[in-house]
Amino acid sequence: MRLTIRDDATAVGDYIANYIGKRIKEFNPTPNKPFVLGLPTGSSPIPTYKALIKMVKDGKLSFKHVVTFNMDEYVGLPRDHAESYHTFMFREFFSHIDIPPTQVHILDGNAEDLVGECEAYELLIKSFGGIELFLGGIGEDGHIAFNEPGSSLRSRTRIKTLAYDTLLANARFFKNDINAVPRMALTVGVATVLDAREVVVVVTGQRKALALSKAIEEGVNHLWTLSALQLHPSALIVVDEDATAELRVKTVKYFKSIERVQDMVEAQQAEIRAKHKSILAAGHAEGHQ
Ligand SMILES: N[C@@H]1[C@@H](O)[C@H](O)[C@@H](COP(=O)(O)O)O[C@@H]1O
Repeated sequence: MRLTIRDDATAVGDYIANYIGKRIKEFNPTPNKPFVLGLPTGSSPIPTYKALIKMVKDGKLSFKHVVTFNMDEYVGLPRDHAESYHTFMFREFFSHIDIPPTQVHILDGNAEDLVGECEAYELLIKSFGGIELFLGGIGEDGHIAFNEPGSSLRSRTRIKTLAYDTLLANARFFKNDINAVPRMALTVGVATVLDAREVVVVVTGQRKALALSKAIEEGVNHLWTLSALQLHPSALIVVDEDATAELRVKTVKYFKSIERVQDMVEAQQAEIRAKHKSILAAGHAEGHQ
C-alpha cells in the first residue's frame, strides 16, 4: 500500500486526476478495449472531478472509451432527486466530460428486484473484464462505498442498511434531517473493490483522521472496512495533511520516504523509455536511407 500526502484537498484532487489521466492514456483505450473505471460520490472526490473535467476541456484527456461503474446508490430515492447518486454524478462529473451516457453504470436503487439488480451489476463488471482502477472515498467510520462496519471483507454487490454514523454524516445533504436520509443503499462489496486491478482512495479532512489511522496502522478489521486494502497488491491512498492528524510521525515519515524513492525510480524508468525510443527512431530512420 502507498500513502501519498498533499497539502490540501485541491492538491489531492489534482494529484489523483493526473494519476487517473496517466493511467487512461497509458492504457490507450479503444471501443473494443475500454478503460473500466470505478467511481465514488461524496464531497471528497469533487476536487478530483473538477481537475479531470479541466483536463477534458483543455483537450488533454478523453473519456470516449472509458466505461464507468459507480460504487453505490441509495434505495428508494427517486433517480432525479437532488441527492441521488445518479443526480450527483451527472451534476458533478458526467455532464461535463465526453463520456457517452451509455457507458455510465450506476446501481438502480429503485429496481423492482434489488437482489437481482446487485447480481446483474457484478456480472456486468465481469463482462467488461473487471475494473481497471477503482477510485473510492471513505466515511468517518472507515467504510468504503457503503460497506459499513461489520461488513464481510468478502462481500459482493448487495443491499446494505446504513449505520447510524452514516445517517448522521449524510443528514447534511438532507437539510440536516436524519429522517430524510434513506435507510438502505445498494453498494459494491469489499471484494468487488479488491478485485479491481488498482484501487485509489481519497481521504481528506480531519474528520477522517481516526478512520485513516485505524485502516493503515492497525490490522485488517471488518469494523474499518478500508483496512481490507492492506490485502490489495496495488493500493494507493491519497490524503491531505489534515487527514494525517491521528497517524504516528513515524508512519508519515515512512510513507513520505517511500514516495521520494518511487519518484526517483519513475524518473529513471521514464529516462530509459525515452532513450529506447530515440534509439528505435534512429534505427528506423537508418533503415529508410
Ligand atoms: N457512500 C458514500 C461513500 O462512498 C463516500 O466515501 C462517503 C464519504 O463522503 P464525503 O466524501 O462527503 O465525506 O459518503 C458516502 O457514505
